[in-house]
Order: sequence, then structure tokens, then C-alpha cells
Amino acid sequence: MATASARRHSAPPARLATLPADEIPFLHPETDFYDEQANQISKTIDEEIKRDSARRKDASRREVKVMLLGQAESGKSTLQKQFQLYYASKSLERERPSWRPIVHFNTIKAVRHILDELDLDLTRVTTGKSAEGSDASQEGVSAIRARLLPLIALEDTLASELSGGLAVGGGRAGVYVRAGWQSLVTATRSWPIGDTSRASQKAQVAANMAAKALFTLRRDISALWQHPAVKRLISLRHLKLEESGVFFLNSITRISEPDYIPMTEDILNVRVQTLGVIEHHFAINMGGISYDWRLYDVGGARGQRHAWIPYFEDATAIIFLAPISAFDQYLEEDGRTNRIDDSLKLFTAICSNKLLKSAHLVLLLNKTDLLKQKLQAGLKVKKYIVSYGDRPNRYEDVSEYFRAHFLQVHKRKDVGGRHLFVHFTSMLDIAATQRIIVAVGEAIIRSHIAKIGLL
Ligand SMILES: Nc1nc2c(ncn2[C@@H]2O[C@H](COP(=O)(O)OP(=O)(O)OP(=O)(O)O)[C@@H](O)[C@H]2O)c(=O)[nH]1
Ligand SMILES: [Mg+2]
Repeated sequence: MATASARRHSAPPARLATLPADEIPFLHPETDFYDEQANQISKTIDEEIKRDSARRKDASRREVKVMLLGQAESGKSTLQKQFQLYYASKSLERERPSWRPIVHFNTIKAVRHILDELDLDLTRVTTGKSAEGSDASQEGVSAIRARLLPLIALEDTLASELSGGLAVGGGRAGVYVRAGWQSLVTATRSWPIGDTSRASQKAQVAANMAAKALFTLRRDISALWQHPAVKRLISLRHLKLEESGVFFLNSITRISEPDYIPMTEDILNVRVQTLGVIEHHFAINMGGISYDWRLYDVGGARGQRHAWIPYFEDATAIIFLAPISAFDQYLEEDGRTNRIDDSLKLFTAICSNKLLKSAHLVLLLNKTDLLKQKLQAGLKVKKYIVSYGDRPNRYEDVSEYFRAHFLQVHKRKDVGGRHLFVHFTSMLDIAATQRIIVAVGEAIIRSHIAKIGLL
């Protein structure tokens, strides 16, 4: 391992470093003394390289890279939060205040959506296009609307500031998050792009204005939410709010309190779109060994899916989430594609992707709580999925029908001859999800060990 220049030096190697370049003595080859020293050094270096390589190999064997995949709103980030809650609850605790403006944003967005639908309803009634409606049911709405206008005016600014000045997709206001987004509203870490302090200050100003407006107008929001015209629109299914909107409107008094800090349940209910790929680290102990668990949470909308590919080759496992409550919903990015159909196509692409052929596969059929609610409310699956035919419109039959379709995709398209772990989940149910997280974590680590050999 001795280098050519070192072998020609007659002085003991330790002196070399202390000599200025122009005083380096003439080098005599074939010095016994030097050869012995050089061999010793060479041996030591070789051993160190071997040890380093063993350490690296060991570390890479303990590294478990798990990707959360699935369409937008399938519940990937919610699952990531559940992992964080279980394996790194202190970090979730620290982030708690940064979720407050996002809870407020979700609420303002829902209020704006209600007012838009009431507007549309009035137009339908006045143009004679609605047989069911009556503008009498909107009595009092215009006064509430006038008072709520300053709150609604904050929606776009808040969305833009919370997203770090990003405007994605155009049209509907939304909040998009990338790695490190919490620093924008907590000012504890630096935002990775642009003028960090200014971005953070602007986001905090917008967040404070929204918090004040929500507190001042909380009774009007409540009155709007309880209004018979709104109830009528919901029962006619003209008004379909995001789940987070319903949850926060039901909690308006609590979340608009000046000293409000989001509870874990609030954090799980929040809706923000993920941009790109966000990496999270956890240490998971199994059998006395600590595994470096890396979770990759991705943006699931169609325009985001290209960003997944660079991570495929290294993935130890894929957890694919399919929201089976979405049988009556269509993609936001393509209003003609049924969400279940999109999930099945995406799952087909994942099962048949050669880059992923050695990754373990876990399928979570998510949002079972919402599926139950929709079926109980009388929504008919066959109206949206014709092939469901005259099967019973019960939870057991519907969930089994969807499960069978995903299993069939796996059977036909899987390139790796892999086992598929399948679970029904309701990601907002903390106790049930934590049990599944432990089971899934152990199954993935066990398969990983089986593949790479015992540590
Ligand atoms: N009722 C119910 N809501 C859920 C469930 N899982 C997730 N949600 C809600 O669905 C919404 C979307 O969840 P996210 O975790 O943000 O979805 P995502 O897959 O990360 O979406 P993108 O980041 O856009 O790809 C959030 O408001 C969650 O609270 C579930 O099992 N039941
Ligand atoms: Mg997400």
C-alpha cells in the first residue's frame, strides 16, 4: 500500500510532514528501515480499509428504505405521521405549533367552498335550473357572507406563503409542502430556498392574520356551517367538502381559540399536498438490532409521479396505499378518471416495474371508515363502478370486491414472484394503525433479513 513517492524517501515517514517542501532531503531508495516502516503502515491502512468496508456493508444492511406510494389523497403523509408518532413522538411534539396555520388554512378553504356552492345554488334557483332548491332557505346567508369576506380574502395569500411562495397547478388554492416546510412557520430552521428570513416572516404575518380573523368570525362560521341551506346542499350532494374541512368546521370553537395548539388528531386530519419526495428517518429496533428506517413520502398527483423513479432501484419495500372509499370520486387532475380505476392502474405499473422487482410489497386498502360511512348513507357502488353489478351494497362485500381486484393485479403483473402483504386500514384510527405499523415494519425487516442474510 506504500505509494511510489513514499518509498523513495530516506527519512522516517513521520518527519516528512513537518518539513517545508523546499527542505525535503534527497530520497534514497532501498532503505531497509524505511521498507519495514512502509510495510507496517501499508498493513495498517489495508486493515482500516477492510474494517471501513465491513462497517459500510453492515450499515447498508441495517438500512431499510421504504417508499410510500399511491395517488394524491390516498393517505401517504398521514401514514408517515403515524410512523413519526410511534417511532419519533418527540419530533412530532416539536412540530405541533407549525400545524396550526395549516389547520386554519383547511378551515378557510372549506368556508370559501361552502360560499361558492351557495352562490351556484342561487344561480340554479334564479335561472330555474333547480327543482329541489328554494332561495328562501338561503335567508340570512348574504349577511354572513359579507362578514366572512375578509377571511376568504386571506385564503390565497395564506396558501402561497405557507407553500414558500410556490404556485402549483393554478386554479384552486392549496398548500404544498416540501422537506423542511415547518421552518416557515416556526422560524427554528432555515427554509431551503430563497430569502429564508423574509419568507418565514411573511408566512408568519399571514398565519397571524388568519388566526385573528378566525377568532373574530368564529360565530359566523359556525352559523354558516349550521345553516339549513348548507345542510340541504350536503344532503343533495351538491356540496362535497374535503374530509379535513368537515372535521375542522365541526371543531371551529376549539381551533379558533387564541392559544390553540393542534392535537395529534388535528395533525392527522390536516390536508396538505406533498411536493416531490420527502425523506424521514426513524430507528427501529428488532431482535436487539437497530435498523435505520428511511421513509420516502411522495407527492401522488399525476404531475408528481416522475419524481419517484430515481428512488426505485434502492427501495427495500413499497407500501402502496389505495383509498377504497373513493369509488364515487374522480381525480382532481383529470375529472374523467375514477379514483379506484387510477389506483388499480398505478398498482399495475408498480407491480410490473422491473426496477422494483426485488422490493417487498405491502398494500394498504385505506379509508375503510369513509367507505363504511358512504355505504351507510346509501351511496350505491354500482352507480359508479358498473362491473359491481347487483352484488350486495354492504361493507364486507364491497371491500372484498376491491381487495380481489388488487390481488388479481398482483397475481397477473408481479415481476418478482413476491408475496403481497395486504391490510385494510383507517389511517385516522391511531390504535389500529399503530398495530399495523408494527406488523408491517416487522414483516419488511424480516423479508429484508431473509434476502441479505443474517446480520
Ligand atoms: N377518514 C379518513 N381520512 C383519511 C384517511 N387517511 C387519510 N385521510 C385524510 O385524507 C387526506 C389526505 O391524506 P394525505 O395523507 O395528505 O394524502 P397523500 O397521499 O399524502 O396525498 P399527496 O401528498 O397529495 O400525494 C387528509 O386530510 C387525511 O387526514 C383514512 O383512513 N380515513
Ligand atoms: Mg402527502
